[in-house]
Amino acid sequence: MRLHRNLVFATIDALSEIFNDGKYADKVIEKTLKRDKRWGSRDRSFIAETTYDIVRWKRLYAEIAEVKEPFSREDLFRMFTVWCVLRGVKLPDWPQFEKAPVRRIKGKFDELSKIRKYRESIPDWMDQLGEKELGEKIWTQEIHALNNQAPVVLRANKLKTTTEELAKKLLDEGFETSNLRNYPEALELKERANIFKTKAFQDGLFEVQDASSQRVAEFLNVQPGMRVVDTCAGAGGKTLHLAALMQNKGQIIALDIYGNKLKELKRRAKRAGAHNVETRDIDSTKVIKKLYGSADRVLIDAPCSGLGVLSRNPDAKWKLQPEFLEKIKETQLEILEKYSKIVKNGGKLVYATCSILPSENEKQVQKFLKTEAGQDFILMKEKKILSSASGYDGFYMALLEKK
Ligand SMILES: C[S@@+](CC[C@H](N)C(=O)[O-])C[C@H]1O[C@@H](n2cnc3c(N)ncnc32)[C@H](O)[C@@H]1O
Repeated sequence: MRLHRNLVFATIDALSEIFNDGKYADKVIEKTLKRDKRWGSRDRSFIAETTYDIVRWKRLYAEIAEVKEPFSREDLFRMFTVWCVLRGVKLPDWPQFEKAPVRRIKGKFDELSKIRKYRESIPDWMDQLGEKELGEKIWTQEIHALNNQAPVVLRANKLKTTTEELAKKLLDEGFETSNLRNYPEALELKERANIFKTKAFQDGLFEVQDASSQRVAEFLNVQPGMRVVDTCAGAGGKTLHLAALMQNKGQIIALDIYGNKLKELKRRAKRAGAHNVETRDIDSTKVIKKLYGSADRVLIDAPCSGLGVLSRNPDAKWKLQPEFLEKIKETQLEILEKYSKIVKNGGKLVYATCSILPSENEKQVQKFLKTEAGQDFILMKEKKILSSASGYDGFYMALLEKK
């Protein structure tokens, strides 16, 4: 690989904004990629992937490069040098790479690789928490798996196509995919690519959705004609899946506290041809109370730490704070107590998170079952998906039935 000056400089600028200004990696990368129209797809993927890589390995690289936050440009170049050396990328003869200590970098890498928090590049508190919650063996495997780059998985939109037909259409557009055993609607891209430009995407034939995430709507066991409430719908990844499973028959009410996310949901629903979705902004408690006792199925895809999706969002390692985690756990329980009342007698509820921590998952469900609202429910089944076992995101889901 030959390094191009303007691409490396753009990467360094992006890293500075993410690390020093606390901006979100996805937003910074999106903005950076708009900087030069002449960049082709390879240039863009160099910037995006290198930036994400250095974000993922921030602690390890900073330790090897012997630099501390806030990072100067020179510090960021030293971290970039570590990236080059460990990836086997030839260093160019630019002044920034003069006297790069190649042997010392390799030596320090070997030394630090013996200690998990450096090897896996995570903050101390996260390493301690992971071990406390999951045990030494599982946490070690899990955090290792969560440092792999996430594969790109698509969900074929059964309202408009079949998995086979979609694979064929994508191949015609130059994108090779493979089927995933036991995930009937999923296709995995053989090579990472910007799939959003395809005609198949613009025609609403698929959504990008991780394989584990595709398990959630399935778990709710919806039928065409039902009334379903998706209480934390966000931009609608799971809402659209529910609409497809219901064959557009019945009613889905998608709720969220953020109206802008619901606007995006509406756009996506239109593209997907999902006509049975109505959105409602939770701008007062009345919105929820009005729905009490009315739904056959309720999905609570709760806000969480996101620790199960670190492979697609490595920035969360540094943005997540222990105080936030404590707060979000309170919110999860509150949401469970309030939104479970939307389920009608004999109806079902799924509580799901993209976290691997028992304290956000099974322990929350157990706590809920002991509350007044929870007395009406029985736990039917639960599924814990570890990234180390599945190769996809870490997820949790519990199916509860209202007596
Ligand atoms: C895990 S995300 C949802 C992802 C979405 N279901 C999907 O599949 O694309 C959690 C969502 O909960 C929303 N949220 C946070 N607090 C909430 C609350 N008190 N009530 C309802 N939604 C809430 C967030 O805005 C966020 O969109």
